[in-house]
Amino acid sequence: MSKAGRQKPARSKRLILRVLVNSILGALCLFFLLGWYLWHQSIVAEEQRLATVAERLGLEAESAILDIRGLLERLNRADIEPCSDLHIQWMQQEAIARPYIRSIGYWRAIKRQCGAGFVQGAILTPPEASRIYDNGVIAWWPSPETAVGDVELFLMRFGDHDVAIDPRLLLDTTALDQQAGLWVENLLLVSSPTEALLPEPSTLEPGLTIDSDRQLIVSRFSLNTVFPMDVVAVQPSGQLVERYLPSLITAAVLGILLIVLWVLAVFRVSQRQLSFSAELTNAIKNGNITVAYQPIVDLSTGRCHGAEALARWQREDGEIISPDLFIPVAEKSNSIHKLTLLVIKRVVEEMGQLLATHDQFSININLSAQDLEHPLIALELKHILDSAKLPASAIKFEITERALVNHEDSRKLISKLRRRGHQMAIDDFGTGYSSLSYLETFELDTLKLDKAFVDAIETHAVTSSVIVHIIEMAKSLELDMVAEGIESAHQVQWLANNGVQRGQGYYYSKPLTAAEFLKYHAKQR
Ligand SMILES: Nc1nc2c(ncn2[C@@H]2O[C@H](COP(=O)(O)O[C@H]3[C@@H](O)[C@H](n4cnc5c(=O)[nH]c(N)nc54)O[C@@H]3COP(=O)(O)O)[C@@H](O)[C@H]2O)c(=O)[nH]1
Repeated sequence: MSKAGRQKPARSKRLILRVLVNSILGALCLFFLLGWYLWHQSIVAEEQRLATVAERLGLEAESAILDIRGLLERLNRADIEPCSDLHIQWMQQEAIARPYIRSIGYWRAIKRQCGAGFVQGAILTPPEASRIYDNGVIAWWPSPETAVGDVELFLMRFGDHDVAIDPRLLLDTTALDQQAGLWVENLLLVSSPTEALLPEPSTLEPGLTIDSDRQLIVSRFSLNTVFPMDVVAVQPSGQLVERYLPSLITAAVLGILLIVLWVLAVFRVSQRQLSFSAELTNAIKNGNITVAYQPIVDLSTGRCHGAEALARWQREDGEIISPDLFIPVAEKSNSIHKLTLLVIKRVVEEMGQLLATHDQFSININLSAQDLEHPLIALELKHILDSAKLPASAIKFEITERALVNHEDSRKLISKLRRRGHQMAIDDFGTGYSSLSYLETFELDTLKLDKAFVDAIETHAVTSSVIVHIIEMAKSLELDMVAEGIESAHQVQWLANNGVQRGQGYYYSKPLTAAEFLKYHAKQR
């Protein structure tokens, strides 16, 4: 094995290794980024959850207080004999209907006269009120003096009636895994659980606070309708880890699995691509590329004046690969120049006699952008034609708009080939970015109208009007025109009527093998 032959597998291995390392690094970055994003989203979700808890508890407590004040207003307005059976019965019903009301009482001046509920009669007469509000509400904070049994009640009087509230039932913390507390005027009314050590609302901003010292997330929700109330809900940060760790671990396992699959897929694809490219290079080296010929016909007479040579690659397993697939691979692997020379050699071998005996007949060969930059292509081409004793006019070259981007090299080679007698055609015109005025700066002979424009003839597509302009401009630049991809008599008619001289397409013939093409040409006589 040659030294170059030994180096190739090592180079392929290095390439695969590089692709693998890059894809692993890429996947890991993605993995950590995704992990960070999921973690961040979990924290946001948890904070949101806590804020919602504080808000819900606050609104529920407030709605109970508003309900109580409404009830007191109704009782005050009622035209009913105070402490009568009817009055007591009504208070009794209203008290039982609300779980947080222990008792409803009737006052005259500073003395509770009668009452109903779980605490009846005048038993509940606390001393001095804790607070008297401008809205007429008088409040007694829970204290041993408001206690009934072992429950210190919160009393609220409005007008002639009062209500004794069990503060524990103002905060519905069932099914909550957070700690929470309800404050009235910065006085803790109730907390859940009872022994919870909650931060004072006055030490907190409304909304969320992260207490990193104590590893807590704290949410404060404040209201001030009947009197100032605050709900504080607290959650240890550790709970967050507990709650999300299982799903984060599942995500991590899935992520690692996906990374492994991704790396395997990259490995397989790069291996296949490398072997595809190596196989193509081998096929070119061993001459396993054939050429198909698509007739180029005079549109007014229907006579064949030439053909476009189109490369074909049949793999060892018999699969035929489209040039659309292997030309870009040949360009990438720097073997396009060898492919082009192989096509030129095949054309000379297969069509040499026809070309030598028909001076009006020529074959078009495609040049890629890299060919135009290759220093030896012109020399090697001359050598092949000279050996076959063929004139340069026998071979025309087709170059795409994209190949003209590196204009200095292209211009030089185009000029050199034309001086020798080769004609130059611009292929796929209209699919790239160049304007006809840009083309004017190159020495060209023929413009090939792309199939897309031919397809659009007399349709309402925008391209159908573009073809008219392209034809007009080609005429003004005195370029011959060859239309590509003609598939109907109607297109032939339209193109001929608009001054296009030649064309190719399935209407006339699909690309043919050399033998088929020679037969096709012979029939023309
Ligand atoms: N640099 C090189 N490029 C080459 C070479 N050989 C081919 N090519 C380029 O590959 C592209 C695809 O070519 P191909 O699959 O051979 O297709 C050609 C025709 O078969 C097809 N065609 C022609 N007439 C019709 C038609 O009526 N209908 C239809 N659906 N398809 C049709 O068009 C292709 C020819 O296109 P063009 O070259 O633009 O005239 C193609 O871009 C080739 O240029 C090579 O050796 N070197």
